Amino acid sequence: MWRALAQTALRAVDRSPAGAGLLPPKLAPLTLTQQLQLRHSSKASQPKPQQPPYKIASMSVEKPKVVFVLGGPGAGKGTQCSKIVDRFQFTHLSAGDLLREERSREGSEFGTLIEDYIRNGKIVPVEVTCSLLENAMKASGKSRFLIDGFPRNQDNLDGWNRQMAEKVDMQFVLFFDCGEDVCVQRCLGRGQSGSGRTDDNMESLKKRISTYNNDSLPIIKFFEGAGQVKRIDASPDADAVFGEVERVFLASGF
Ligand SMILES: Nc1ncnc2c1ncn2[C@@H]1O[C@H](COP(=O)(O)OP(=O)(O)OP(=O)(O)O)[C@@H](O)[C@H]1O
Ligand SMILES: Nc1ccn([C@@H]2O[C@H](COP(=O)(O)O)[C@@H](O)[C@H]2O)c(=O)n1
Repeated sequence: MWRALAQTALRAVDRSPAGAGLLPPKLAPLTLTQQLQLRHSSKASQPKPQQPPYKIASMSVEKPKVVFVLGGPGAGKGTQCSKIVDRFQFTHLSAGDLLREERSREGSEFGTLIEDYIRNGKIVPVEVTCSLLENAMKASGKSRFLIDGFPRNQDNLDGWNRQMAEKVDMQFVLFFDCGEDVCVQRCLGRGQSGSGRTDDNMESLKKRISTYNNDSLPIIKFFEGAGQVKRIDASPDADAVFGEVERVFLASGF
């Protein structure tokens, strides 16, 4: 299964235009295939991950700025990200949107796998998601990113640290804190208004919430312990929530 995933991964996700990259493509430390092979080969024979053969710190260009946006399903991450884009000129990259796009892309060999993960509220292996994110960052040519819905579990965080952490300047984690009942009502409301999402239903939501509690909250707590979390009460109406968001971004120099 993983071998098949590895063999198709390059074709599916290495589609960013040359030249727009965060790094020169020839210097990319490991291909996606190599990353997958490394992770899924036996521990004993697994070589140490290679370090990039260059020093980012010595480059004169500024690293792209990244804000991670986390919170429960339906907490309002996407809604607030649109407002932040308008007000602070960030580029919004939703991991969920990128996965849905890849799922629907004609010829994608990840379609069935991604659909299964999404419907069951599970987190897609990071090699796929992180490469979609990196490619979208490269393709945008921009330098301020809201990365929405990522990192969602330890695998996401580890993969990001391997592939991306050195290439960007992570600013903070914007955490939309919202009670479970409110989140459920928002997602069900979104489904009833025709979102077309295969996971805006009670059966998927139970699984998504369980994944959030078991896998995502520990990541938020980890960042909190590192003093990197800006917590926002996401239960008021969207404009009131944005008032708080705006305050955080202004205070952070944006
Ligand atoms: N503050 C708010 N008050 C009431 N409804 C809201 C608020 N914020 C968002 N909504 C509505 O709740 C639903 C979910 O919002 P949104 O898509 O922004 O959440 P999300 O956190 O990105 O969700 P997911 O993680 O499932 O993608 C949408 O229908 C949106 O219009
Ligand atoms: N890092 C991620 C983010 C999302 N997913 C999958 O997509 C589903 C929908 O995500 P939203 O952020 O749009 O709610 C989510 O439940 C996961 O199945 C993922 O695997 N990894």
